[in-house]
Amino acid sequence: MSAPAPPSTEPSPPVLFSFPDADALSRNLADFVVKAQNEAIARRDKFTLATSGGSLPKMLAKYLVGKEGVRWDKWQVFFADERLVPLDHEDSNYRLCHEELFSKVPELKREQIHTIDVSLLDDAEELSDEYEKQLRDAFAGKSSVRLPVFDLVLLGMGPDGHTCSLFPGHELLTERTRWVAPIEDSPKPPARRITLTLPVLNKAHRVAFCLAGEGKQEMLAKALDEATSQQVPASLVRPTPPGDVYFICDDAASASVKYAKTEFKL
Ligand SMILES: O=C1O[C@H](COP(=O)(O)O)[C@@H](O)[C@H](O)[C@H]1O
Repeated sequence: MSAPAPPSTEPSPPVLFSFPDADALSRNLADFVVKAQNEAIARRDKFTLATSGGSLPKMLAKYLVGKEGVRWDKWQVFFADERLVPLDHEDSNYRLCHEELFSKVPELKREQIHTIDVSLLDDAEELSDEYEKQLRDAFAGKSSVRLPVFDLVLLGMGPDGHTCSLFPGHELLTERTRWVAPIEDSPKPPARRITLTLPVLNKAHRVAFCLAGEGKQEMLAKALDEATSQQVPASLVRPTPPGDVYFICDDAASASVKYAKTEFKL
C-alpha cells in the first residue's frame, strides 16, 4: 500500500460571500464571527482576534453588540494595524474600535484588548517590537513559537488595494521574519504606523475581508480575478492550510467580480 499523500501546502482558494446590502453583510458577519469564536473556544478555550480600523468596526459592531452566544470573556483582541498616535487621537484604530464596539460591551475588559505602548510613540521600531512581544506572550509565553495563529483576522481593503498598513509596492510586503513591522512612510495619513506582516496573516486560521460599497468594486475584482500582485496587497493574503480567506461583501462591492460566489451557510 502506498503512503498517504502529504497534506497540501497550497493556499485554499478564497471564498466569496456577497449579500444584498451592507446591513445584511453586518448581520451575517456577526454569525460568521460567532462561529469562528465557538470553534476557537472548542480548540483551546479562548478566541484570538485581530481587528482593523477604517470601515470595519462599525460593520462588525452593528449586530455583534447584544448578540446571543458571544463569549466576550474568552476574547483576546489585537490590532491588525495601528497608527502611531495617542489612543484617544481621532486617527487611532483603538479609539475607533472603542467608540464603535468596545465601549458598548462592558463584558469585554480592558486587559483583553492589546493596544500599542504609547510611551514608545517616538520610536516606531521599539514600539513595533514591544507589540510583537505582546503577541509572543499571548500566543506562546515563550519566544520559540515561529508564528502566531490567530483564530480570526478581520481586514478592510483601501481603494488602492492596501490592507492592514501594507501598501502597494511597499518593501514591507517582502518582510518574512517579523510578526509586527513599523512603517513610517505610509502613503495614507498618518504616515507612522505598525502592521501585522504577511507571514502572520497567512498563518491565521481564518482571515475575512469585510467590504461594502461601490468604492471597493475595482480593487475587489483585481484581488479576486487577477493574478496575485504586490500592486494589490490584499491579493497576497492567502493563508496556508488549514487557514482560509473569506471575502464578505455586499453586492455593490462585488458587482464587477467574475470570481464565483459561494452561498453563505454556517
Ligand atoms: O488605513 C487603514 O485603512 C484600511 C482600509 O480602510 P477602509 O476605511 O477602506 O475600510 C483599514 O483596514 C486599516 O485598518 C486602516 O489603518
